[in-house]
This record gives sequence, structure tokens and C-alpha cells, in this order.
Amino acid sequence: MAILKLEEITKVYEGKVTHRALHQFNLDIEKGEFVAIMGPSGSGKTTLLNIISTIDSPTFGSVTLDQVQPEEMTKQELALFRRRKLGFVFQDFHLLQMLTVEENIILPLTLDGKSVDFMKKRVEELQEKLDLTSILSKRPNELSGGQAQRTAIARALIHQPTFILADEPTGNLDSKASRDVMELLVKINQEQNTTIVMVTHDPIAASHCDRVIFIKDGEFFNEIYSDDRRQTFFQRILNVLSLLGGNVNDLSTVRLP
Ligand SMILES: Nc1ncnc2c1ncn2[C@@H]1O[C@H](COP(=O)(O)OP(=O)(O)OP(=O)(O)O)[C@@H](O)[C@H]1O
Repeated sequence: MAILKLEEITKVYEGKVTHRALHQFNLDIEKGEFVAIMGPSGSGKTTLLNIISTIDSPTFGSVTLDQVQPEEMTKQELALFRRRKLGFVFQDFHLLQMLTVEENIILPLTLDGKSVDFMKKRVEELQEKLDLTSILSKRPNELSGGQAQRTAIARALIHQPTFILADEPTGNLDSKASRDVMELLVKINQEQNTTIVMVTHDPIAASHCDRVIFIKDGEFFNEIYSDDRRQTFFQRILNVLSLLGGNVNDLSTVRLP
């Protein structure tokens, strides 16, 4: 059974000019899937991720996450749901500059009123896995991009969420740090069976996923599944991107690093 189900999602932004960002979008994601969402700029990817993450609500259609419907929850229930079930990873890390790496990581637990012992135990569990031990007392401005993103991923994982929602997690990283972050997300996905949905422009990042969903003008365009050979999956991703349009033809002979 799908752990995440979108049925006939339409999103209309009202304003001076009304804009329909999503149109009758359907999506089923199984528990433990790692799914990338790709599409041209303005195609509705962030709108889709915001609806999945309950940050925004659809104009029409229904969302079911882990068997609950966010539209039926009160504001407080929704805030608690988000805090306990969802972990967020962003392109620009969203770390608090005045806090250390460790304090940033435990922030969601602090907000949830967990005991100091519990927080220490969780940090210990994560620090080795995410290679954070030597940077726990640093502040964000002393970190490399890769270290900052690993910190943000630890913060997203600290409360053992059901879903990780990532918006361009490799967007600010060089190719080595991008690969490290993607390999880390794959490891989390495989070892903890965490369901991950990631918006990305980067076909190399997407080639680490189980499935890539392509969106165009707010509508479902295509989807492809990994066949376990990352190079061929990467080439198939490039093929669909070239059908979608945009500046991807010059990537068609690129090989995975
Ligand atoms: N708050 C808003 N009010 C009005 N229009 C909006 C709003 N947010 C997004 N849009 C419009 O909806 C469309 C989809 O935007 P969205 O940010 O979801 O696209 P995207 O695929 O994530 O783009 P990008 O890759 O450039 O980040 C765009 O045309 C955008 O201008």
C-alpha cells in the first residue's frame, strides 16, 4: 500500500495573475522508495514538494501521508505531524548560525521536549554514520558545503522521520560533496527504509534514486525506474530530459564521475 498518495492534485495560485501550477496530478509512493522529481524551471516541482510536505495545501484533490490526510488536521496536529514524521533537507542547508553543529542537529528534539540523555544518545548514533564527530562543536560558518549538508541531514534524521523531503540537496555542492551526500541518502534509505522524495535539477543526483518522476507545465510527464546500473539509468534520465526541453542536450555524452 502506498505510504504517500496524491489524488488529482490541482494547485492554483491566486494573485494579480492567477496561475495554475499543478493540474490533476496523481502520485503513489511506496514505503522505502527513493524518488526524484525533475522538470524544467517553473514546472511545479517545489509546489508539489510543498504540498507533499504539508507546507502548502492543494486547491483541489487529496493528499494521504502515512494513512492520514493533512487537510483533516488542526494547525497544531499538523505542526506535530510535521515535526515527528517529516525531515527536511534544503539546498541552502537552513542551519542556525548562532548554534553549533550539535545544537543544530538536536534542535527538533529540543522543540519536542525530549530529555538530554535521549538527545545525547541520538547524536552518538548519528555522528559516526554521518562523519560528524570532528565538527560537532563548530558553527555553520566554519563548515564546508558537504559538512553543512551532512549536518542538515543529521538534523532531518534526529527524530527518525518516516519521510525525508529534500529540495535540491546537492544544488550548492561540488561534485565530490554531491556524490557523498547522495551516497549518504541512499544509505539512510536502504538501512532505515526511510521514504525519500527529492526535487533536483541534477541528473547525476537523480541517478541514485529508485524512480524519477518528470513533470512538465504542472502535469505528470513520465516516470522511469532504476535498473540497478547507474550509468544506464543516468543516460535514460538524460533522454527524458531532452524530450522535456531545456539545456540538457549538451549533457548527452556526459559519463558518471
Ligand atoms: N506563491 C506563488 N504565487 C504565484 N505563483 C507562484 C507561486 N509560487 C510558484 N508560483 C508559480 O508556479 C509555477 C511553479 O512554480 P514552482 O516553484 O513549483 O516551480 P519549480 O518547478 O520548482 O521551478 P524551479 O525549478 O525554477 O525552482 C511557476 O510558474 C511559479 O511562477
